[in-house]
Amino acid sequence: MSQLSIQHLSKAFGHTAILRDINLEVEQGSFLTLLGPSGCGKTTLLRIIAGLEQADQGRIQAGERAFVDCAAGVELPVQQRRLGFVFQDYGLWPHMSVADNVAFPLQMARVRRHDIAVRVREVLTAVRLQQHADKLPEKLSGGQKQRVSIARALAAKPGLILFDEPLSNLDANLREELGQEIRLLSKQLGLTCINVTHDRREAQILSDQIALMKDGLCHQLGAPEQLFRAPVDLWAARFLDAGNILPAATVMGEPQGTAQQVLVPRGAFRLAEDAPLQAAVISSLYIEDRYEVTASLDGHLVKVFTHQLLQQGQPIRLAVDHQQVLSYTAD
Ligand SMILES: Nc1ncnc2c1ncn2[C@@H]1O[C@H](COP(=O)(O)OP(=O)(O)OP(=O)(O)O)[C@@H](O)[C@H]1O
Repeated sequence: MSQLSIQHLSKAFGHTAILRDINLEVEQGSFLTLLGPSGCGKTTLLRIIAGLEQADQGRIQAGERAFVDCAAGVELPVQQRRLGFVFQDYGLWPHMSVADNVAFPLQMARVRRHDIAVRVREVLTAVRLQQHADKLPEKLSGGQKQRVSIARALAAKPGLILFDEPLSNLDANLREELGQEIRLLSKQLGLTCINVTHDRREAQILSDQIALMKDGLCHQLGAPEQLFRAPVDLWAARFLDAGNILPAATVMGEPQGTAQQVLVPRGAFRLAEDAPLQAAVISSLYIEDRYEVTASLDGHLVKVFTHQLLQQGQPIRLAVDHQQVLSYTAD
């Protein structure tokens, strides 16, 4: 059963439609990311789920409870929605210790002192910060601060955790590490989570499902591999940076039916001496365990992975795994 069901949700600011008939289901224990460019409406949708903004039309059902039912005039107050929040800037109270930051919302909810102490220990252990309980936030690294913020969100056992770009303030290494940790924790504790980001890498690391949003619409919904392997159109392919977008004639020889453009994933190109496509190396970067080569193919820049070191200007021949190639009508 869905933990959260968003049905026919719409919102306008003045005469501008910001969300247009959004329908989404989030399963219990799963992680959904709303991914899209600036202005597509993702933050507005998150704020409506949180109860910080009102929808014009539609329903949001969380388990047995209606958060929002515009037709019936239902708008559950924020504090009754049992939500946890994790923001990109951590939102910690600087003058309070780590333990007090986590305890504060429980004190506000009038939880018994003994139960608060037990719960604070539990959640700080879950995020591996128990030995930092007495420190002030300023003594912690960015990753540790974000883990305090996650512990605080978990403390009141929320039904749903809302994230707003939780990894965006961290450097690249830490982003991967904390992202994996959030994912593991969400699975271990069976958390239902919704995240908002414009960063496709963050969406890939964290999500079971990604809702790719464009102009207030859910443009494509699916697991990360579904979206990145099969973007619904060229706009999605470009936004997701899913591979090389090239004229069909460049890759296939002749245009294929009505398709004028093709998406060739970087891994679908292979260097081979007898291959049909001739290109020239422009640059070569060693990333992770292979070279990421930028080459010029028929006047188009393409990116290719290889384990060989290639020199700038070196001619290469490329074979294409046609099974991985997707065709699109040019936009
Ligand atoms: N309170 C408001 N009043 C009027 N317009 C608003 C309001 N809040 C947001 N908007 C507009 O709604 C549109 C969508 O905003 P929203 O913040 O939801 O987009 P977003 O996809 O989250 O973008 P970003 O990543 O830049 O935050 C934008 O054009 C924004 O200017």
